[in-house]
Amino acid sequence: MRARAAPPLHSLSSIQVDESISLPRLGPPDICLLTLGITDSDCLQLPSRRRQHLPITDYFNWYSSRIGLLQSDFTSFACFLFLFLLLHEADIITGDFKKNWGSPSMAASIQDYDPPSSASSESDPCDPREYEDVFGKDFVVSPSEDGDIVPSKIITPPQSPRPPSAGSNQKSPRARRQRTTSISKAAILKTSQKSESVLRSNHRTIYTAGRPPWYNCAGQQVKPFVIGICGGSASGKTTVATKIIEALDIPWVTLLSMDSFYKVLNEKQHEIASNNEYNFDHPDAFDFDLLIPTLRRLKEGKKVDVPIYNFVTHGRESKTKTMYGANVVIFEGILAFYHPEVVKMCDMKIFVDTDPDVRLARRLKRDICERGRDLEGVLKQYINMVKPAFCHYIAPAMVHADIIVPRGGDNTVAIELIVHHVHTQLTKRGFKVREKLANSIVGQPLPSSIYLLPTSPQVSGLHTFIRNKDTSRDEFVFYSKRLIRLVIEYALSLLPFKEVTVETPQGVTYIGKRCSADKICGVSILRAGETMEQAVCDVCKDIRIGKILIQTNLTTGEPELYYLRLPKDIKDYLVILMDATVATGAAAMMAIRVLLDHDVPEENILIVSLLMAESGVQTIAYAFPQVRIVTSAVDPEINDKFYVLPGIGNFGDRYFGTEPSDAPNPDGS
Ligand SMILES: Nc1ncnc2c1ncn2[C@@H]1O[C@H](COP(=O)(O)OP(=O)(O)O)[C@@H](O)[C@H]1O
Ligand SMILES: Nc1ccn([C@@H]2O[C@H](COP(=O)(O)O)[C@@H](O)[C@H]2O)c(=O)n1
Repeated sequence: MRARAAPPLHSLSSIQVDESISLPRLGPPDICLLTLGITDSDCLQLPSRRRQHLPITDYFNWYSSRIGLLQSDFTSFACFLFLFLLLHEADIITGDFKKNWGSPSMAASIQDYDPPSSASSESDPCDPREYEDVFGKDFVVSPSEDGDIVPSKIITPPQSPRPPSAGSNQKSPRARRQRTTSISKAAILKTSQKSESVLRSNHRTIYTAGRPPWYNCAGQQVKPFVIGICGGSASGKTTVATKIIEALDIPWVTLLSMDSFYKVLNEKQHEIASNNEYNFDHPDAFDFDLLIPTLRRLKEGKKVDVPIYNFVTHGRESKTKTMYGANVVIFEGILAFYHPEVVKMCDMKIFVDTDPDVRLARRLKRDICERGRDLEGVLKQYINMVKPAFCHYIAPAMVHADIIVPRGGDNTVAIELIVHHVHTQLTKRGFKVREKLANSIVGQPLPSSIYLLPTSPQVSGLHTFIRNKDTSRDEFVFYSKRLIRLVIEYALSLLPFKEVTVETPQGVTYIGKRCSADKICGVSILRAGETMEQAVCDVCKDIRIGKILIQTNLTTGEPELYYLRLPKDIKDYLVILMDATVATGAAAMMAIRVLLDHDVPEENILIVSLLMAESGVQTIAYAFPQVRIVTSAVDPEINDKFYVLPGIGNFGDRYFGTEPSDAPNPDGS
């Protein structure tokens, strides 16, 4: 798949490329850019560190071995995202997938890929970098070969055909099941168009829907709405859950399956299971000690690592699936209403009531086709264990249900009623953060958690350069870098230091200091925060860098979370969170909330900015009093576009040269 055509670039004539960034020409393409839109006046930019201008067409030719460019109009954000992802070697697909998928050549070329071993949300213990990536959690997905939902907005290599089942003796370890997933309506809609939902990547995925605020102006979490779905095996629990998600039409929903919590079997139990004699329908088969805290953490909006269960091997995969908080969490399983703790956590309880003959018929088909079982074994297990457990544990749990859904997924009336209720509940919980923050109280004394870079003629001089609207871009970049360096150095001076004694080359003892924080991580809020990464890397040896991409939704005005790349064990780090400017504090608050949801202690977070508005400072200090705030100046106001006043304008635009131009476009517009 080669770049099909150069985009109609109009005003876009060049792109700046950093020669020092190695973007190798690879063999077969592994990135497809399906739909990105750019307006005529937009300028395509690399996020940072670029020096050389290339004609834009050369740029795309340069990448033609890696990129399938299928549609030619771009939005600046999409381009930024795209280029950002290129730099981070992502395998992408984003945008309007449907429009382009019809292309026969595209479809043909995709068949060349190897099947993936995992989806992006699964952890890989062998990953030496020990990072986790999340692009818009509504599309954290699992591979489709297990009957799961695969959002077609994601490129992943197509599946190789499943080897034919050879009965219960020949088991394919790939036939695992990952119902546990986070997904959106769009994703599910595409699932129904099976032929369209086969774009996959080797190990990364990218999403187009961002997560809106999940906390209030005080930074406090809103608990997700938890729906519990119980019912007999093959009653249609997953189907109902899927239909609810589809009809809900909200960005972030997490689906957690009880299957993920089957206990790990010992050798003897494995043998029993392979003779279809192990009772997987008894409550003891489930690891409630893991299930309950996992659901509780999800309810608290926290990150969790969920086991991936393999029905063929009767065991857990070595990888886990990382899941995050969501507006709605759906928990489904045969014994979803067995444990009182779980029942208590469910805001709505649904029982799927399907005729036993229908369930048996479905189960026979599914277990033989998907779980490597044979007819005799399925019937044996059903009669001896599945049916008695249904009568003993599952059917009686119906008393907990708020709603009983006869016939499962076919019952559209019931699903509509459920969805209506959930919408009502979510409306009650919805948050409008940014506008409220912008109008938050100012004129108060600055909080004790703020650390202002001591002023000096040098600092004032740097401010004068970067605040001056007539400063050229070159100068702006140069002087901002100098100021960034000073602010970062100042932030480092706030870290804990301990006394150490060394010996000088002259053999004399010197009593000095050493930073006692052994794990320090810089996290930039993209894109402007990325401009501070170099400074932190220069002054803090071997520091690890994470990234959080937050963009403003132009319709709602709210910040939305698109992407995370954080060290897996970020909770053990002292985190220097970087953004060039802070106005209302909405993006900073979202980034801090992300870190807290990853269990980073509040007192281990420093937010560092060149310039902050007073309202942003107050917002952060009020919501997170233990977070240290480091900046070189606090300006008194913000305007109705949420720019700091007097301020420095749009830092990212000035730094990256993406300011809207007054000059007319070549087409005269
Ligand atoms: N309404 C339906 N009509 C036909 N097949 C269905 C229906 N609902 C579910 N199925 C099939 O039955 C099997 C079990 O459904 P699923 O939703 O996974 O049930 P559960 O989660 O309760 O085990 C699947 O193979 C699914 O495709
Ligand atoms: N190794 C296993 C584990 C579980 N089962 C059966 O799965 C059923 C639960 O899944 P549903 O999707 O049907 O809700 C349960 O009835 C177990 O018997 C299995 O066969 N093998």
